[in-house]
Parts: sequence; C-alpha cells; structure tokens
Amino acid sequence: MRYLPTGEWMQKADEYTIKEIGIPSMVLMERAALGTVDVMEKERINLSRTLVVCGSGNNGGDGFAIARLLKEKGYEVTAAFIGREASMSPDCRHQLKIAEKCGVSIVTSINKQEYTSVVDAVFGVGLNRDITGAYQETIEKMNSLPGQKIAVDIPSGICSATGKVLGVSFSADLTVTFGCEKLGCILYPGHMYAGKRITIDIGISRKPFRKEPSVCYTFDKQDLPELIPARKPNSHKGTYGKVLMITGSKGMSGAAYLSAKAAYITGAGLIQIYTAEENRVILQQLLPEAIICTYTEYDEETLHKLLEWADVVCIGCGLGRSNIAESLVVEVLRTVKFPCVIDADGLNILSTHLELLGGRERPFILTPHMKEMSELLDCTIPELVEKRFEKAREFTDRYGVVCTMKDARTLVAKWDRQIFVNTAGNSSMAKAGSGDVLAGVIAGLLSQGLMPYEAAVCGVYLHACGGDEAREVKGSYSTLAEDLITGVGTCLKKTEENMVR
Ligand SMILES: NC(=O)C1=CN([C@@H]2O[C@H](COP(=O)(O)OP(=O)(O)OC[C@H]3O[C@@H](n4cnc5c(N)ncnc54)[C@H](O)[C@@H]3O)[C@@H](O)[C@H]2O)[C@@H](O)CC1
Ligand SMILES: [K+]
Repeated sequence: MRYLPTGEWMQKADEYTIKEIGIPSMVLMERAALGTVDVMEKERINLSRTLVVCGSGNNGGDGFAIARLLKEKGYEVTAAFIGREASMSPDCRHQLKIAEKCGVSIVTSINKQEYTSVVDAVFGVGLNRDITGAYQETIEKMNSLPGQKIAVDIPSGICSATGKVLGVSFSADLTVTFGCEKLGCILYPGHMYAGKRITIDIGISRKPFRKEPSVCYTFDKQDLPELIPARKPNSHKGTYGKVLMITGSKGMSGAAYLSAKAAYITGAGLIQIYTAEENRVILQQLLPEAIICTYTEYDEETLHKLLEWADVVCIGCGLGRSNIAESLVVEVLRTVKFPCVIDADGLNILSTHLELLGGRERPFILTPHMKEMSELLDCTIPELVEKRFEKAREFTDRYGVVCTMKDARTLVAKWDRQIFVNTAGNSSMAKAGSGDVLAGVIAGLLSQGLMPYEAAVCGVYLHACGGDEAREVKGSYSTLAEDLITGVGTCLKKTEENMVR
C-alpha cells in the first residue's frame, strides 16, 4: 500500500519531518537533489548541456542544488532563476548562494541556446493559484525547447490535489518525485503531464498520513497476496459462499452471464442467477456451473426463499427498469441483512429510493460510474468530476455504504476509511460489460468472507490488474469483457504462484 497525498499533506509531512523528527530542511533538499541526479543518470537522460529553471520556493532550492551537483559531475549546466528575489524561501536563497560559489552559471532569463535537457524546478507542491504573466511565458518557452524534460517533484502547473492544469503546465518526459507520488500526478489530466514517474525516498516521514481520512492511498501488485481471501485445504463449495445474482432481463442475458462468471473466476463457491424466464436456456448453456431460477412476474415468496439461501447478493447488472425490476430492488434493499452489491439498473432504481439506505451503516456496495453517481447525488457530471473526493465522502458519510466510483481512476470510499484510488488498469477496459465483471468480482470476494470495504478495494484493484493482463494478450482495442474475466483469473493464478514460492 502506498499513500497518494496532496501537496498540502506533503507539506505537513515535510514540516513534521523537519520540526518533530529534527532532520534539517537542507538535508532533505540535498537528498532530493542527489536522488534526482541519480535517477536522471540511470534513466540515461542526456545531461551534457542542461538547463535548470528555478522558482523562488523550495522547489527552486532543489533546482539550484541539482544544478550544482550536475556541475560537480562535469556536465555543462545553466541555472535560470525566474522567481522574484523578494519572495525567495530561505533555503532557496541559501542554495542559490552555494550554487554561485560553486561556479554554476546563473541567468535570469531563458536564452535561445540549445539544451540536451530541461529541468523544471519552478513550482512544486506550493503552487496554489493559476500561473499567469511572466511565469506562464517561461513555462511555455520551456515546453517549446528541444531536449528531454524532467520535472522536479511535480510538473509546474499541475494542481497536486486535483490533477488540474492551473493555467499552464510543464510537460515532462520524466518526473522525479519525493517521498510519495502526489495525487495530482495520478489523476487526469495531471497524469499525462508527468511522463514516466519515479518516486525516491528522501527521509520524509509518512506518519502524518496514517489514519488521516483525507489522505488517499493505492495498491501495487505486491499487495495482492495480502488482499485476496485465503483458500483452505479442507474446504467444500459451501466454504466459499453462495451468491445470489439478481441480474439480466429480456434481451440482456450477457450482463447476467458476465457477472456470474466473474464471481466464479474470483473463487465463489456456488452461484444462483435469478433472472427473466427468457434467459433460462441461454444462461444454462453459457454457464452450466450456475443454478438458474427464473421469473415471469414479481414473486415475493420466491425472492425471500432465495435470499434465505444466499450469503451474498449482487443485484442490477442488465436488470432493466421494469416494474418487476423495481420491486425486486426495493424488496432486496428493504430486507437484506448480508453483503449486497448494487450495480447498473439497480443503481438507477435506487436513485429514486435513496430513503431505503437509511442513515445507519448498511452492508451495501454501490458500484456507480460517473453518470450513475451524478444521478445518485443529483448533480451534474462536471460538478462531480471537480469535487469527486468531497462528494464521495459526503455520500458515504450520509448513507453508511461503500461506494466505488468508476472512472479512469476509480475511487472506493466508506465513511470511516481513507479513500482508495485505483492506479492499475487501462483504456481496454472502457467497454460494455466491464462493469458487470467488476460487480461479479466483488461479489465473489464477499462470498469468500471479505468485509464489504475490503472486497470493494480488492475487487476494483483485481479487476484492473485483470484488465492489464487482458491487454497483454488482446491489446487495447480488442479486449472484451470476457477477456477481463480471463485476465482476473490469470492475475489470481500468478499471485497464488508467487505466494507458494
Ligand atoms: N524542506 C522542505 O520543505 C522540502 C521541500 N522540497 C521541495 O519544495 C517544494 C515545496 O516548496 P514550497 O512549499 O516552497 O513551494 P514551491 O517551491 O512550490 O513554491 C511556492 C512559492 O511559489 C508561490 N506561488 C504559488 N503559486 C504561484 C503562482 N501561480 N504564481 C506565482 N507564484 C506562485 C508561493 O507564494 C510560494 O512563494 C516541494 O515540491 C519539493 O520540491 C524538497 O526539497 C524536500 C524538502
Ligand atoms: K516542478
């Protein structure tokens, strides 16, 4: 697990490291500069004629230290100070003086000379408003120069909390970031300006991030063994849970098939699909491992019997918005006492019955994409995109549910937990059926005993890793939802093999 702090939180961690732990700021800066030079060399950046552009904050201080270290190593280097003398931070001023004394050539404007690389140390996490005027012109000029582009900590112009471009942004081939990758370099469009991202440890404490609700985190592949539920040698199908999938409708058997198959691939013990009569034959043929139970009209008695049988419910994939669908969703919401995944049409129906969630903690996992979420919140999509973290927090606080907000960077929120931000996956997953697979994966994890929040974060991550596996085989254009299911299986198999070793 790794944290994805905003700049504001990173500054708090810097302060804690300096004031509470006692590591001097200049030591951190030296380590930042040493680490950056080391990464640039390892990445084979052509440093023979380097321009380092420095602002007046501590990011600029890093820049002067980088320029000095490059000079020490024999590279030809120019440092351009483009900040305001009067607003220099003490450490930046100190670094400028050291650089001068070490013979670094320091200029105050960018000349037309050709450089092999351009290092951006104009703004770091202290950027707090739009870039305008001379700063804007400088960054545009830096972007137009030939040579490789390297950003120090974060590209100047990217908001470290939202990933938004604040007026203009440096466009990097490589970003060397300190302590933790900043949230703004993960979210779009910031991610596209950061290029390749390499994080180096410079001794900044992560303690201030622990249990802090407004700090986000993500997973990497090595976290998977800890996330997935264990398989037991002495087990039978009942050990891994009974999943009731209330999915599919006339003409929508695919969603029922994909979600059920995904739950099986993830490890569920037994699956029963409750669907429209029209789907019986096709689902039996497509997925003989599932029990199929069907309806032609709303039948509360059968529904209750099925709910008594199940350990987990997944409702909504391809369910449609008929009166039967509405009655099914309302009754499940009203009565279910065990974990329940609500997806797609289930969410559409839920958006007109939000009162059924109540104010208390409920074992519901909602899996809306941005449009469905905007309907649940009764706001516009741009409003939601702009304030996605606040909105996700507000919603989960209010209704006591787990919410996975699906997007290129899916979030998972619950009122008493930090927000998980998914960083795996790829554009091949932006296709019909992908959401059905996710709902099934989460249901499969719940049926094996994971708690709702844990199943949601693990499910989102596993689904995305499955997407990465699928792209390896089928490429970005031609991956289908079915391939994602195979990808999830491959990912689980690889994880298991690594655990055995
Ligand atoms: N000791 C520390 O605190 C450390 C800081 N480090 C570096 O320092 C950076 C953070 O330094 P700072 O907090 O000084 O922040 P920055 O270096 O990002 O710059 C902040 C300065 O820019 C001004 N500013 C903000 N937005 C502006 C805009 N749109 N137009 C014009 N001026 C603007 C601010 O008023 C402030 O003077 C990190 O990103 C990292 O690179 C690292 O060296 C590690 C240690
Ligand atoms: K920068």
